[in-house]
Amino acid sequence: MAFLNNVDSEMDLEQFHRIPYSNVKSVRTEKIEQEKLSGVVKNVHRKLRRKYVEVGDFEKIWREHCEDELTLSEYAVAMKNLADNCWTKNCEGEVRIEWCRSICQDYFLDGGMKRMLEKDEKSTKYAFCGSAVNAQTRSSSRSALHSGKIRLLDVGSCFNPFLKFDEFLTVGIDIVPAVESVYKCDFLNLQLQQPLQLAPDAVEAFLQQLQGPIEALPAQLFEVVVFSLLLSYFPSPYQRWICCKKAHELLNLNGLLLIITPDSSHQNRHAPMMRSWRIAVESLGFRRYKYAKSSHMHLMAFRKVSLTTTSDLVSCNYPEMLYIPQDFHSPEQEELEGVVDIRSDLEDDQLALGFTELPDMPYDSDSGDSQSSSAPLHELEDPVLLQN
Ligand SMILES: C[S@@+](CC[C@H](N)C(=O)[O-])C[C@H]1O[C@@H](n2cnc3c(N)ncnc32)[C@H](O)[C@@H]1O
Repeated sequence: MAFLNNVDSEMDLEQFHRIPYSNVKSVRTEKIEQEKLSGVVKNVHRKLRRKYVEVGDFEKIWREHCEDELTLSEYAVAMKNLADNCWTKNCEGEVRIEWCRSICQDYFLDGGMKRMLEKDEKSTKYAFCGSAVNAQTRSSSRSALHSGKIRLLDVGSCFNPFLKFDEFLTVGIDIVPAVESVYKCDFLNLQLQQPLQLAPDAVEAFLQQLQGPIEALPAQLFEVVVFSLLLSYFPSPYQRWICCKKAHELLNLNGLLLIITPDSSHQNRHAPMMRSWRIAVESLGFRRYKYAKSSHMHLMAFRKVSLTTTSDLVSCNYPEMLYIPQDFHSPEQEELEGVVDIRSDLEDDQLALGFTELPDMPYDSDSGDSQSSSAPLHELEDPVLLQN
């Protein structure tokens, strides 16, 4: 969790002098506490990655991980404490939640979806895509007005950060819920059922009477699926891929998948990695809608634009494209992580370049999504918009 790595970095001197002397001690105590909590979280991620390297069989290590209740509950307590006591004070925790909220408000309530569908309609009109696509886009564009609550599934919800917003009907799931309102559920092993053929208010009623643990859910049930700091939890790119594929099935057409992944480095350091993620996610039937980079995270929104996925998924090696820098760390490097930054920018970029030999796709000149990426940047801490 790169954004947690930063807690031990030196505080800006000017910032430090602005703190009243009597508060200096409590700032230090808070930092120590934050370091301790982030240590618990990082250790769980490292342990999983180490086991994956040693054993190789991610299903086996995942089963064992989910049975290790002590480790899991320590993790949940640490995450909840960070959220309640550390992030609320420095706003770091709220950035990602507020970003998701504003993207959804813009898309579902302030005409964003309608604008995108009209744009799709215009571009398909001039392309040789066949009348079926045109008809689908036209009818979606006409019915793009939203009524009722936005149905949101928060995967790896931990402490249910979206529950407080009235515009959402939130379903939070986690392998170890940190609060009662989150349902116990292992998303990797969630079974998918036939879609419900019900009116929206009956779907809402269905969601309101859910009970945990959740082992199965109907397909096309949600309008938003959130993966906030979820994908980097997994030691294998294939597990990240399974999650994205499940999200695609759980979303209805034109729904949004919001992915937030930690990265404290400067905006371009992992640009090849983010391009690689984009290609992998889009191959599932999504199209990127927004992208932003804050000091500690990449924030991405994808629209589900197709009910089907690209046919030749395996030979294009899409799952491997969902890599993170830690996938390439040796066990010794993992031990050192947090003590020193063991991999240089250059080394990271060289590794990432191995993944840039990707299928030829016109990503820099797509349907104009980058232009529409006027994300609510004022809500981001030190945000940088990448126009790629
Ligand atoms: C780093 S925490 C992020 C918590 C919260 N989403 C946030 O943004 O602060 C990752 C969470 O994902 C949960 N998680 C990991 N694998 C999961 C799975 N297969 N199904 C459901 N939750 C999972 C973990 O238990 C943990 O609470």
